[in-house]
Amino acid sequence: MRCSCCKVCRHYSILLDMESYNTDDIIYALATAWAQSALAVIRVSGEGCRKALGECFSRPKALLQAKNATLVHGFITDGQNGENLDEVVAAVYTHGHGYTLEESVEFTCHGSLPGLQKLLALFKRIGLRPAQGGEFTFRAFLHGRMDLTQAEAVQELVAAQSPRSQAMALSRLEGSLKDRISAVKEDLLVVLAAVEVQLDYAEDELDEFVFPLSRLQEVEIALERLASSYSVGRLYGQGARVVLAGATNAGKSSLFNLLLKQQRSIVSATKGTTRDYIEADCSFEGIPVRLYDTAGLRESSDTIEAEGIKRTEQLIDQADLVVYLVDSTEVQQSYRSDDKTLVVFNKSDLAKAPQGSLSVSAQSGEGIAALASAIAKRLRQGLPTTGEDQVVIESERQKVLLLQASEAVQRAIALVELDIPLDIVAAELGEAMQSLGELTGEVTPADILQKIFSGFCVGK
Ligand SMILES: Nc1nc2c(c(=O)[nH]1)N(C=O)[C@@H](CNc1ccc(C(=O)N[C@@H](CCC(=O)O)C(=O)O)cc1)CN2
Ligand SMILES: Nc1nc2c(ncn2[C@@H]2O[C@H](COP(=O)(O)OP(=O)(O)OP(=O)(O)O)[C@@H](O)[C@H]2O)c(=O)[nH]1
Ligand SMILES: [Mg+2]
Repeated sequence: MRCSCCKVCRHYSILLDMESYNTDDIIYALATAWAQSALAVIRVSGEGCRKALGECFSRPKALLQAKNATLVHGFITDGQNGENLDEVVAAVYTHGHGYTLEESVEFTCHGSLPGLQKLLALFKRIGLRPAQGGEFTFRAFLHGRMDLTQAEAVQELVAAQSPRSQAMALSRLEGSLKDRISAVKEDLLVVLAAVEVQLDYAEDELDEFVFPLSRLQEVEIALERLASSYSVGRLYGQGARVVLAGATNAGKSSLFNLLLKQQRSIVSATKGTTRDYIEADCSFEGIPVRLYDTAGLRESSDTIEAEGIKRTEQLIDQADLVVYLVDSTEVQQSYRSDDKTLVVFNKSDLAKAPQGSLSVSAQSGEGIAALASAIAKRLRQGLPTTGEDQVVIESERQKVLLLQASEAVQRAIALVELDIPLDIVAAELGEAMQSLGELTGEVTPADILQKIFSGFCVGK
């Protein structure tokens, strides 16, 4: 199965089998891409790994005696015939340190594919186990280096498709989301504790109880705000599909090439030039976009062209935004207009566009900057505004759990307002805590952990 972490990753993720996920094993994996490069890193982690590696390292003693976070230069040797396989630098981490918090060694090797193949085969031969997808990060999580939101951020960081999404993932890796959830949990616990006291003691033993409703309302707002940040995280993380559509000869292919700054699509004065759609990646104001040039829309008796038009229509259905191009020199009676369509008049060098409309020239480039920002604006429309300091989530799993927690809190608030007995309120608050615990990984079922980590690259 192809690794789902990012488009360029050449690793294959192996579905993680929790039972074979023995944390006593010494695991190894290539941490860098499977491609020729100047250097490559092979990670090895697990207690006793230095002793095991001593078998195939030219300076076993230096490796074993190295202090934490130090480098040892040497050769990886085939123990059987003493042949040097590569000259490397070993970075040593002792127990309780490094990424996994286990004893571990990272070899910086030469990035030769045959060389790497030899080293990986050797590590297997000396009894180390190839790591499964996400297994290093899983160990980091198990040993408490990070919670589940941070572990997910590792993968989101590596897979980020835009600078903004990379920055947001890094912030989550640094614990911004974890801290936000902790604060919410703290508030919930305070309310729960007050409720429990009421439940544990008879009414006559206590002063009159005033339910801390406003605290609960704040919690609810915080949870909902975090959940709604998902739309922003998804836009900058996964990007949007923008389809250029319109009648034949409107200038779609010309605009496509102009936006990509590349002569990708064939442009000609012949109507019906583009048949197969063409896609390419670009970005508008930091939003990653997959842009599609499509077959022009018209009645056609040509079966090949008609098939192209059918595909255009399918793309329009799947699009986040349709840029509908109109030729300003042609009086067109009707054109698409709905809430995911941006109508743009082309060929402004030849004819005037209607007052107040978006007008460009795909030939001279006039109006292109304005068009780019109009596209970005439309893609951001309806999304919550997120300031620099706001935590933004990118995982649908997290969104679902945040909404579950927020709904449980809403129900609790409604129950309090109806004066329903407190034990029922407490049950709802407990449910909210449960959802948040699943979010941070404290009470996440093994099958869900498996699903999360197995989406990672081998080597992460
Ligand atoms: N060589 C290398 N670079 C890497 C990683 C790695 O595993 N290895 N990382 C993996 O994804 C990221 C960094 N994550 C890491 C987190 C903590 C520690 C570490 O050794 N921490 C020290 C404490 C450091 C301090 O006090 O500031 C320790 O635990 O002793 C290492 C890497 C990116 N770069
Ligand atoms: N003067 C002028 N000509 C343009 C402009 N944009 C495109 N054209 C011309 O219009 C013709 C059609 O352009 P294309 O980009 O191929 O149009 P299209 O919408 O992709 O057409 P189909 O693929 O047939 O649907 C070509 O001759 C272009 O050079 C413009 O802004 N100004
Ligand atoms: Mg075309």
